[in-house]
Amino acid sequence: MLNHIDERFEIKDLIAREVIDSRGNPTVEVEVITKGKGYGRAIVPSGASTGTHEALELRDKEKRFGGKGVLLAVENINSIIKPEIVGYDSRMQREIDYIMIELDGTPNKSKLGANAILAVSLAVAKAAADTAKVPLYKYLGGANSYVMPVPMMNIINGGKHAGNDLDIQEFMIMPIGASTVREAIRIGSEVYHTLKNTIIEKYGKSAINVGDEGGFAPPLKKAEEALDLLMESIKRAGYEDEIVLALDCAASEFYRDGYYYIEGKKLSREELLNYYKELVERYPIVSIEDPFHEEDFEGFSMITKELDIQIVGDDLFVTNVERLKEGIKKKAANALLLKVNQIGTLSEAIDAANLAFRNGYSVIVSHRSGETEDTTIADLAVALNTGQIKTGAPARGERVAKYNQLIRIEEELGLSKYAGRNFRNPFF
Ligand SMILES: C=C(OP(=O)(O)O)C(=O)O
Ligand SMILES: [Mg+2]
Repeated sequence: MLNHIDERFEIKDLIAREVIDSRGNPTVEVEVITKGKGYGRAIVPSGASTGTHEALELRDKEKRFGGKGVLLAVENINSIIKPEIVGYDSRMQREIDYIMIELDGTPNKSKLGANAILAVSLAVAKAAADTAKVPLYKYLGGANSYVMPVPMMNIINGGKHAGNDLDIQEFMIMPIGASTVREAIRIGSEVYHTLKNTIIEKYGKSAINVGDEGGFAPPLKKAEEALDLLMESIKRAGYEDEIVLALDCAASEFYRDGYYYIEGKKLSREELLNYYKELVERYPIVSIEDPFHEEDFEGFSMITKELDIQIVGDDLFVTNVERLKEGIKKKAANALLLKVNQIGTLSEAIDAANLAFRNGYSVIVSHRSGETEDTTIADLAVALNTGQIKTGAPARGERVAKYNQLIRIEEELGLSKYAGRNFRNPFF
């Protein structure tokens, strides 16, 4: 059937409002309603350790918006985006995304706000899926979306997400030995609980407070202490053969004027590389995200060549095809962290994923440290058959919402495939 003969998909109304995220900060929510009573709602997340090259979100913390950033984004949706979008066929995702890109007219979406544009982009996709009466992952990915991603569960928080002295931001477990995502989530939760008890035994009750992504934030100083805690808890829970580890260093946060300030030391790029090498030798670390700062393509190339593990570009690539192209040319990293709000539209985010896949890079769909109950990223990970998702600890409602959505999708799919040990290439 041709698009124009089915009016049910026509966008009838669009409602924008300010709501709050998991840090209690304001963010944008959009609802889209189609003529055929299809309904889509999306809420935009927000980062703390944001990359310089990310699309710009209108946030209240920005003084120049006079404490009105999110309300300005809402206003932009109502007065500028809505009049252009209402009446459009909600299945015209790319066209709608590009109308908004043109209406904005800046390279980083700073006029309308990436948060304004993304909220509409995601809500449109959801409304179209609902009108078609197919789940979002199937609407976006089609009948052959069937790979359930390995969760990267951030169960010890540091860096900008926690009130401790750990320089490395995320210490994650990946339950690759499970046979389903449901089992992986259960295993991860068991280790999380065991870790809680281990922390109480070693550091007392006051050490079990959690960071922004739900992981514990004990008063540690060195990565080795955090990794030892993880290893002990994994062993105590009985999952030594099922779990491997991943790090997000978010190194831009501890880089200044040519040096990395980590654990009380001032390290050159080469010295930091040696520091990582030693960690990888001592612990079952299979993935390191942002090991160097966001402009250091050369550092990323070096580590990708020298360590036979997954090297992930987050602040480096910011889900931007131009930055990713540069990385591909320079053989910098071998994986893309995909965050929809770094680029600001669903179409552009999917372009980045496809560019990565076509060049042998793996893709990890990711949450932000400021999240909400919105579960779009769970559907997106399955839609794209990425094989990996990063969405925090198996605790705190905004993280759990994504894990629970994965459990539902796996059940609904019937025959699915948990990426497991093939997380970097689930088709291998
Ligand atoms: C999820 C992350 O944190 P934030 O959302 O603060 O950028 C990250 O750095 O990967
Ligand atoms: Mg990161």
